Amino acid sequence: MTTPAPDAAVHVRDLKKSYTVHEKAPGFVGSLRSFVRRRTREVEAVRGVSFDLAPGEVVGFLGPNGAGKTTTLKMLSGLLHPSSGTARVAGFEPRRREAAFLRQITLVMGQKQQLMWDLPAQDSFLVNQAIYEIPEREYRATMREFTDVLGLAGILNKQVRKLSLGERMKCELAAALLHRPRVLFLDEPTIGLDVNMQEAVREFVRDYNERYNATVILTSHYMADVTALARRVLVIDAGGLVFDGDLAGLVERGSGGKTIRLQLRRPAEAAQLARYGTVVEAGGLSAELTVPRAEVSARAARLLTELDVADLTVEDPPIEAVMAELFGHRERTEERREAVVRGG
Ligand SMILES: Nc1ncnc2c1ncn2[C@@H]1O[C@H](COP(=O)(O)OP(=O)(O)OP(=O)(O)O)[C@@H](O)[C@H]1O
Repeated sequence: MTTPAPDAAVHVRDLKKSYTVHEKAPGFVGSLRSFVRRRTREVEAVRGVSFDLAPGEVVGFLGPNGAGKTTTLKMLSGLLHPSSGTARVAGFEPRRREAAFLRQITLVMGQKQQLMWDLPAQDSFLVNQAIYEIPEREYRATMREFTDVLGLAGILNKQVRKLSLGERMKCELAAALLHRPRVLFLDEPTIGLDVNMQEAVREFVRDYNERYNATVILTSHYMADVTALARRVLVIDAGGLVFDGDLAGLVERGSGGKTIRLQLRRPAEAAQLARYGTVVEAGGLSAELTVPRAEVSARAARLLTELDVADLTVEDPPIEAVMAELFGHRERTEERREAVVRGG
């Protein structure tokens, strides 16, 4: 059961992590009480997650806030020790943090920075070159490649504190990938970036994945990142994996129907369109309806024969809508997680 698939880049079985949290009532009296009698409770952040990733696979890791994504990625990169379960990454046990393992992986956290703030990014790159013992030729070749793909020319010699958020993120990525890791853990790499910069980061990750056949686990609240890069998604909720499959399968999971968009030659009233589905938009020559998934073909056929239709398209709901539906209960996540831990 815990034997990794022979070619797995990442092998995870029944991985768990609990945090012990100190509880304190608010205010001065609460502080005094906790000083005398310290109360703790367990929060089960990850509770029995299992999956395998093949070399070169790019996977989106999705879930609401507090679901356990960062905790999982920290365990896989060896920053946190699991409470129980098995993890193997590139053939290594992450918790040992062996030098050979660290050369194979990288963890990029969009909300944290590793570059030295008061120095140019170039200086941090040189530090990483020394840490990872990157030969000069390889270092120069990688720098040329990253400068080209990320458009780093002109920003490498500026103090990091003077870079824009997007420029800094590009440098963070370059620093984190300079040693050409084979497994990438990317935690919100595009957070706060504008649309163009998000696209640049996606392009870079795609290019790196293709060039080095790197395995990538990506968390992002921007669904565009996930749809652009990953075919497979893992969805975690309250510390447990609730979906592992392709994006299309996740969309199918939603009970929401499909969207039919119409271009009409003659305007139709909302009341008339309501016979075919739930009207989202009507009036004039364009209209949008939501129809139950199983009914799409029949309703589309009726629309085409009964109305004067110039064009008709059928679309899946946006992935954001599916996620919102899946996690409509997300405010109860914490309650449930604690109920699980307390055996309630
Ligand atoms: N150091 C810690 N001590 C105690 N509890 C923690 C700690 N780190 C995380 N947690 C708790 O563990 C749970 C999972 O947190 P985690 O950061 O892994 O979630 P996440 O899915 O990455 O969330 P987000 O999308 O908000 O970043 C949350 O309930 C969080 O409050």
